[in-house]
Amino acid sequence: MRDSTRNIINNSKPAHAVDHNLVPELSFEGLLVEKRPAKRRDGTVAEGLYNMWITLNNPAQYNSYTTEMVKGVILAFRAASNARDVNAVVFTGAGDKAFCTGGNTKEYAEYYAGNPQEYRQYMRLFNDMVSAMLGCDKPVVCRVNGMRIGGGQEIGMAADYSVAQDLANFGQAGPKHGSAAIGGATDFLPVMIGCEQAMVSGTLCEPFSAHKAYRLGIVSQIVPALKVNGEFVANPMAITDQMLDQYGRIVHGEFKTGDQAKAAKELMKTGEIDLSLLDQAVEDLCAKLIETFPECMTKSLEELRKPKLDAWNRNKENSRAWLALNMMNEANTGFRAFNEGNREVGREIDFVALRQALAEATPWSQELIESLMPGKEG
Ligand SMILES: CC(C)(COP(=O)(O)OP(=O)(O)OC[C@H]1O[C@@H](n2cnc3c(N)ncnc32)[C@H](O)[C@@H]1OP(=O)(O)O)[C@@H](O)C(=O)NCCC(=O)NCCSC(=O)C1=CCCCC1=O
Repeated sequence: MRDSTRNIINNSKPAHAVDHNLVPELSFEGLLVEKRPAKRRDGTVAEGLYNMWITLNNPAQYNSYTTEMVKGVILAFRAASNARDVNAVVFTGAGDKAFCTGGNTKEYAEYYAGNPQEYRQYMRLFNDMVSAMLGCDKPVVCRVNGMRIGGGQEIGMAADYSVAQDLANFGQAGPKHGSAAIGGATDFLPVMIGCEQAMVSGTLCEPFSAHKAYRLGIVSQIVPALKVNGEFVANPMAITDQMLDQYGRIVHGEFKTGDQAKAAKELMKTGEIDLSLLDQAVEDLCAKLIETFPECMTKSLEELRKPKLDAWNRNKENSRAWLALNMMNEANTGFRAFNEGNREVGREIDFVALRQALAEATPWSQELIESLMPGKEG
C-alpha cells in the first residue's frame, strides 16, 4: 500500500468500527464461508482485501440446499454485504458435478410434503435467500462449477454474473417434479433471455448446455473443463463447431445425438475434469471489479439489478403462498416420486395417469398419489 495512504488511515480511522452483522459466527452445516485474498488485475494480492467465497457443500446430493443451508446463505450474503474489506462474493458449489440442483428433494419429500404451513415458513427463508443476493452491496459472481438445475438455476440467476465450466448443464425441473419455477426463474428468465425461451425452459424442463446458456445470455463467460491427453477440449457432448444446420437453424450448443453422442461419452471417459480455467476466469473477473470505485460499483449494481428485482418483488409473496399449498398435492406427489424412485424405475410419476384421473374429476387422495409413483404401474 502507498505510505501516504497508510499514514492517513492510521491517523483517521475510528478506534472501533461498528459491527453490523446479525450473528457473530458464520458456521453452518453444509456451507463453507471463507474470505480469500483479493487480487489486482496484474495478479498481485491487494493486501487487506478479500473476496468472500460462499460454497454449497452437499456434493453427494448435488449441492441441493437444505433448510439449514438456506439460513446460512442468507447470513453469509448479509455478512459479505457488510464486510468493509470484501470486494466481491463468489457463490459456488463443492466439487465438479453440480453448482446446485435446487431444494433438497429428500427433505421436501420426507418433511415438507403434505405440510404446507411448514413449507410456507421454509419459503420465507428461500425468499430471503434470493433477496439477500439481490440486495448484496457487493457484486455477486456465480462460479458455475457444475450443473445448475431447478432452484439452483434460480439462485444462480440471482447472481450478477455467471461464469461456467462448459460441462455444466442448466435448466428447470419444477413441472416434472411437482413444482413451478417461481423461486426466481419465472421472474428472471423473461428478463434475461426473452419470453419465448423462458417459456421453453420454465415449462419443458429440458436441460441445456453451457454453450447454449452462453448464447442465450444466462452466463457471461464459459471455459473448458475437460482435459484429454493434457489438453483442454470443449464439452464434447455439445455441438460447438457449427452454428447452423442445413436449414439455417441454430445448432450451436445443442446436445449431440446418436453416434456422435456415443462417441462424445467415450471421449469424456478418457478425460479428467480440471477447474483451473474456471478459477482463473473468476479471479480475473473479481480483479476487474476491485479496480473500480466501490460506491459507484454498488450503485451500478442496484440500478442494473432492477429488472430482476422488480419482477421478483412483484411476485415473491404470492409465489410463497402458492408453493406452500401446492405441497398438498402435486409437490407431495412429485418430490416423493423423485425421492423414492431410482434409475431403474424412474423418478417421475405417470403424468398421463394423473391427467386421466383429473379428467374424470377424481379428487386428490393418498391412494391416488400412491398409484402414480414410479414402479407402481399395473
Ligand atoms: C437432473 C438431475 C439434476 C441430475 O440427474 P443425474 O445426473 O441423473 O443424477 P441423479 O442420479 O438424479 O442424482 C445424483 C444424486 O444426487 C441426488 N440429488 C440430485 N438432486 C437432488 C436434490 N435436489 N435434492 C436431493 N438430492 C438430490 C440424487 O438423489 C442422487 O442421489 P442417490 O443417492 O439417489 O444416487 C437430477 O438429479 C434432478 O432432477 N434432481 C432434482 C432436481 C429438483 O427437482 N430440484 C428441486 C426443484 S424445486 C426447487 O428447487 C424449488 C426452489 C424454491 C422454490 C420452490 C422449488 O420448488
